[in-house]
Amino acid sequence: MEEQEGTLPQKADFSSWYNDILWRAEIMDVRYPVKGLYVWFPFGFGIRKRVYGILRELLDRDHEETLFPLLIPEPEFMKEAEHIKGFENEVYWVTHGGTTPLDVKLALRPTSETAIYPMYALWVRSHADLPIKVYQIVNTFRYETKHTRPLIRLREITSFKEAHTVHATWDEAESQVEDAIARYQEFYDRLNIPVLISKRPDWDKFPGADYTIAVDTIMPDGRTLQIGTVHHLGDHFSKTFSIQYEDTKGEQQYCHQTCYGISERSIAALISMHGDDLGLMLPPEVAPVQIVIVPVIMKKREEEVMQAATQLEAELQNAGYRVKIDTRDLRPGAKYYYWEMRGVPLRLEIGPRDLDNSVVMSVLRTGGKEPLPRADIISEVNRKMKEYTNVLLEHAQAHIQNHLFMVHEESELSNTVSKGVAAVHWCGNRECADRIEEISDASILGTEVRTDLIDQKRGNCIICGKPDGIVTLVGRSY
Ligand SMILES: Nc1ncnc2c1ncn2[C@@H]1O[C@H](COS(=O)(=O)NC(=O)[C@@H](N)CS)[C@@H](O)[C@H]1O
Ligand SMILES: [Zn+2]
Repeated sequence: MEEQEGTLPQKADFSSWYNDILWRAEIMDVRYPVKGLYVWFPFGFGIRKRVYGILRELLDRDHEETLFPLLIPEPEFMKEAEHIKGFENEVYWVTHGGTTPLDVKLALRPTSETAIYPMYALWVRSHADLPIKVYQIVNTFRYETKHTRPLIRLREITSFKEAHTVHATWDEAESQVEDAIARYQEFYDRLNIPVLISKRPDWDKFPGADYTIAVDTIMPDGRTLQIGTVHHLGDHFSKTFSIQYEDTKGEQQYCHQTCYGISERSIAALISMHGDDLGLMLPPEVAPVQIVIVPVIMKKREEEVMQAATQLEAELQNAGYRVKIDTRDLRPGAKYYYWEMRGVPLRLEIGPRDLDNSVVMSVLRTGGKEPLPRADIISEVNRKMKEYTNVLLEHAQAHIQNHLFMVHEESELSNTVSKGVAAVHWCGNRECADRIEEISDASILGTEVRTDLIDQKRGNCIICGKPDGIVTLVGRSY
């Protein structure tokens, strides 16, 4: 792909930058001939593999991973539709097997409550069967009518991690919600993506949930992206799907449930938060290639240089790094451009004069070139990787701080949400909420915001002036 024409647009023109970097850094091929469906390039898939490896590591502490079927029979799906009115407008239907019409239409899962919960009704008999903490990472299908966009709004969500838990009481389900939020915070900390966690307003919660806690981040253009949600489902689904257990007194009790999901939006956030005008910047932990070695080939001494390069590669691989030697017949500058675009944190050049005592190291976008004593290479690389990761995190934290504004005057609202997220005081009345959304042409994102970036002290409602208004986030979202 290095012969691609033109250069990456400025990140300030975020929409063009985002579309361009997806193919220029070989993340996703958007040419698949179905709207809202995209193809993972192998390099992009390497990022996904590591990002979801972290997610599995965190969930596997106390969840079990499994797989439920993709196809959901209409009667089960319609139980949700009539009780909970969730996804009937977004669901795809399979109506034929070959040329034979199916006697029962099958839904492609938009999310898997109606596939999983009839099975949970069979799995749960007694108190002893609880809690269940199960997740799956699957593709799901949603007939999105809003603007589709790779990694952000797909019709086939290729990397849909959905956890579905079952508990004896509402309170136990609530503590599971808190557990899930902490796990999501830890996940995004590992990706160096700062998040704003808040409680969605009642009119925007997940269909069938008691409440929804959302994990948002702020994209480079100031709009928010919902990169995770945790839902307390109460006993709504257990009543619809008869998931009951016999309690210690021999009585049948309805279970209380939670579900929480993350999709490839996590990767959209990773790319968008850390990338810059020169290309991707990836936290080393999820970079498919962490170090590229560029041998500076001089005629006559090619042998020695290649030998030194392979020796260096082996040493770094033994230290646990993912290393590549770039032996392509390209000018060094073209090689640098190629790997910089792909967010490889660290480059080592090794040439004939460096053979015995030093290697020239370049750290992506932060330092110039510096010669490293060959003997210290591992400790120096370890140090540089940590420094580099901190630079990413500091930039990301500054970005959030610079795009989150306390707003006290109605007149400042629309200007603020055109560049970031406004934090206002809201009395909690729906009319004031409607007014806030009307004036700002943005949405109420949430209340009970878990952040120390803004003062949580109550104040007068920005619309009606009533005292004791709660801090509420307002913003435009993807
Ligand atoms: N069309 C889509 N494309 C990409 N990601 C999506 C799409 N729709 C939702 N998501 C992501 O998937 C997450 C979970 O979706 S959800 O509808 O909020 N929640 C559920 O489906 C629940 N069953 C929890 S798994 C969302 O927070 C959002 O980050
Ligand atoms: Zn008010």
